Amino acid sequence: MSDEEPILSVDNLQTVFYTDRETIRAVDSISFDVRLGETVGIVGESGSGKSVTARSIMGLIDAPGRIEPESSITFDGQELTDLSEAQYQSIRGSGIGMVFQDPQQSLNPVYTIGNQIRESLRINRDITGKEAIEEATNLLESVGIPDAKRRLDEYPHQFSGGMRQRAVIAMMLACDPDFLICDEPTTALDVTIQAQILDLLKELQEERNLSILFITHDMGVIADVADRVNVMYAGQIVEQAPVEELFENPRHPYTRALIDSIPGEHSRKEGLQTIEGSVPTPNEPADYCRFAPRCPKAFGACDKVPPQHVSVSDEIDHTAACLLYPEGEPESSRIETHLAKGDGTEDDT
Ligand SMILES: Nc1ncnc2c1ncn2[C@@H]1O[C@H](COP(=O)(O)OP(=O)(O)OP(=O)(O)O)[C@@H](O)[C@H]1O
Ligand code: NI
Repeated sequence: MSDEEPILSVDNLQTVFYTDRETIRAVDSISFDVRLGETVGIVGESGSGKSVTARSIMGLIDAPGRIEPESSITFDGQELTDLSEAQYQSIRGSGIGMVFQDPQQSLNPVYTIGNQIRESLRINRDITGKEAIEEATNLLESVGIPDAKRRLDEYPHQFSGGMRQRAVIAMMLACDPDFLICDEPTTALDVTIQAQILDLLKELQEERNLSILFITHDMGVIADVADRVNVMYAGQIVEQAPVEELFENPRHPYTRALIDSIPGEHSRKEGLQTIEGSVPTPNEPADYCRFAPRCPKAFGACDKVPPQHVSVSDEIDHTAACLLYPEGEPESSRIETHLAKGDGTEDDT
């Protein structure tokens, strides 16, 4: 496989929760790729569908949630959406590891850290006995836990928050994954510790040629870790671009608002900007722009025409789903473009 080929492809993913009261389109037709060895970010406010995306990839959507049949997720060439639970367990054991915001979710409080890492080594790599103790020690050392051998005998509560997250990462590495999904792994940690964990992930990525899907609501963290970024809003991806391009040349009004609300960016001049209002629950079909009610640039058509991804750069792979584009065209022709793409009748030129 070449470095340019995606290891993970998400295509038209739709994850819907059918609750008694409403139908929530938590992930509403999103598509993106992750290539070998790169870090792809998903960023957006609370409720935008980031975690549901991660859980869909991991096969962790339970009733009343469902991945709709038109959706496709391929990992290493294999379609994941039609795997059985047993097949999925082996993917989770060896192919894809996941690190959550709360390390407690991955650690069992009644077993020592060493026990848990050794158990993972036994199940996933058939390593036992003395060899397992050695490998567990190596793993703890490789995630920067000092005095690793002794700390294997400690329980999760004896670790600080940052050390606990390191231990979870060591446990993930015990499965020798190719792919890591990190869902807000540093959100609960203070800033210094957060930076250390991000550095650790970068180091491990280089050593192991890991591919990473990194989820956060924090644009500052995205700028630091991601190679390419998907900006998510109310279940949809609204902009996709390489990270430098996204910050130098944000095109979707939502991305601009997120960048303006980074602490420090504008705070000297005009005080911290925040986006007024919150993400709506996506409980009706998206036949309009879901950001329009909060958008400073919205015009009449935004309430009636669903925006499609259009290219916003001649040189760079950069798209935005917004009726302001293609830029420079009159409103009527832009609307035509979006309607045609939405129908699937456009000729793809
Ligand atoms: N089990 C569920 N049942 C019903 N709705 C759900 C369920 N899980 C998630 N949702 C809904 O799906 C939408 C997306 O939620 P999700 O947790 O993916 O957001 P997020 O972007 O990860 O937000 P945060 O930054 O707060 O973690 C929300 O409207 C949420 O209420
Ligand atoms: Ni989340």
